Amino acid sequence: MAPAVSPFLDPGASSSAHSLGILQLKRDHLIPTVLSDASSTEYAEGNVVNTRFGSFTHSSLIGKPWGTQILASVVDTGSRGGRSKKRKREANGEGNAAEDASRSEEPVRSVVKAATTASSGFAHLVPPTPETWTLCLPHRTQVVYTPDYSFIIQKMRLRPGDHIIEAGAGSGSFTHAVARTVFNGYPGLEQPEEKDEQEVNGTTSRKRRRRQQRHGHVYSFEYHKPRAEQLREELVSHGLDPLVTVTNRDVYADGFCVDAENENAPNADVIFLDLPAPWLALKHLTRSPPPPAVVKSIASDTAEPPTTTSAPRPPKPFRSPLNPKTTTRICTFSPCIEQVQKTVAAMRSYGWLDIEMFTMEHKRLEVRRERVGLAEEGLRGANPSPATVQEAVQRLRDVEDRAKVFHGLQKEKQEQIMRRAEAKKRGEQAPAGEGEADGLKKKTEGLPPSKHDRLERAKKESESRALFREGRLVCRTEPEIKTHTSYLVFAMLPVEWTAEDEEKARRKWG
Ligand SMILES: C[S@@+](CC[C@H](N)C(=O)[O-])C[C@H]1O[C@@H](n2cnc3c(N)ncnc32)[C@H](O)[C@@H]1O
Repeated sequence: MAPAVSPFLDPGASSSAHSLGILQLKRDHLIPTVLSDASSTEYAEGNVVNTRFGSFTHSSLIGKPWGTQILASVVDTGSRGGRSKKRKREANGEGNAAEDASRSEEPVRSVVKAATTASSGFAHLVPPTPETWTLCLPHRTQVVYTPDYSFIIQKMRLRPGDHIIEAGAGSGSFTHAVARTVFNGYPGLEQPEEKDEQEVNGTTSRKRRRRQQRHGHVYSFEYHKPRAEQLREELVSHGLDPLVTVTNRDVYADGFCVDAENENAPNADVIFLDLPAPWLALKHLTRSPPPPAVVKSIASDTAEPPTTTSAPRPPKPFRSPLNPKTTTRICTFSPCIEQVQKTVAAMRSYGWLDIEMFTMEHKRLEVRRERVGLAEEGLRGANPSPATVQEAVQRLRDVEDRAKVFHGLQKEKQEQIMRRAEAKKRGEQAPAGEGEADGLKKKTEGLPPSKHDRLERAKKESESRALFREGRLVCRTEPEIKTHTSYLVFAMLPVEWTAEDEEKARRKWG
């Protein structure tokens, strides 16, 4: 059942049972999990997320403010191994009656055992957002990453209340991001906010007026049936299904109206095409039926066969999926420049204007404090090499001074051993030497501290230092980032200038 408000839109202050939470192990390593306080047949401690940084029981994750550092728990994962082997045998048809009987006798745990905190291992519990979801979603295809979709959404001026067409939906990374952007209330539950809007279509009145805004909606199209079904399931479990209509459709052949009769048009303000041949879909994104000769010439330019295997269908009556009252903004996402050339040529033929292309060369800037110097020895996140020539020379002198004393002591010790051996040979009593510990203490007095002493001192001193604001502020670019680099083509299709508009203008301007 869908939650009242999707955690992607309003995660609240803390995590709750039956809702999605994301366990962040490292910056780019996140694990999504639907939290459940129910008992589990696998572990006495209830449901558990096992990671390379330890096991985390769901009970330790529920009811925690987002961002909390969660310590790993001690969980007996031994019994799980036995069970999974048993399941494997069962799956292979190797189970037997005795095993089945013993399984049925296994106690059903009704009480969840309290887990104890492990001695090491932690993770952070973060709320589900399109950004965190993009980093941990089950990959069914290449996905659009955050640096790309943040630019696309901004450039297409996507706003709450807009209707957007997206094809193909793939793994749903872009879908989640745009569902959040267009959200202005759930259809049927609440009215969208009214907004002030200038009447631009009317030629006489230029007054501002209050207009009832419609609910924002995402129309997602995906050719691959299992992908479309999986996305539908994900959207239901994330509470986003009222905002997104997923249609399993070959958009090259069948276009973008959402029901079979071509009746229900999305009335889209914005289009995003992440398809292998976006130019083949453009014929369906016009305001009036395109001339057949133009459609034919664009299709005949396609050297590679489109992804579709659908048999040709009889033509349906034309119905535009675009909002007739607003300028339509489009973005196509293509990995290579040849696809861009074909897309731009087709856009020109169908009347798209303001066509421009961008290439994404995103790099994340890493800003941090760099602490360098011998005083940092043994401390985390610092460079303990000498910061100046003086520090380096002083350290060399200290090492030499200590080495001299050490070698002197070694020599003395050897001489003492030889003296004792000679005295023994002569049958005399061995000469009484200075106590070894006393000798060492006397000789190392006034010497520079040993490594052990230095580390101890640095650790103690660090307690009274404000390390977070010490050191030089440095800014570096990351050498690599996980983004699907692409060419983005943007364009606009103005509203149609009708005979009625012409007449109005003629009347007004003569
Ligand atoms: C690169 S993936 C899209 C990834 C998606 N934008 C995301 O962020 O997760 C391209 C998708 O387009 C779909 N596709 C290809 N040809 C199509 C067509 N003719 N109609 C609809 N979808 C199509 C593919 O099945 C594939 O899932």
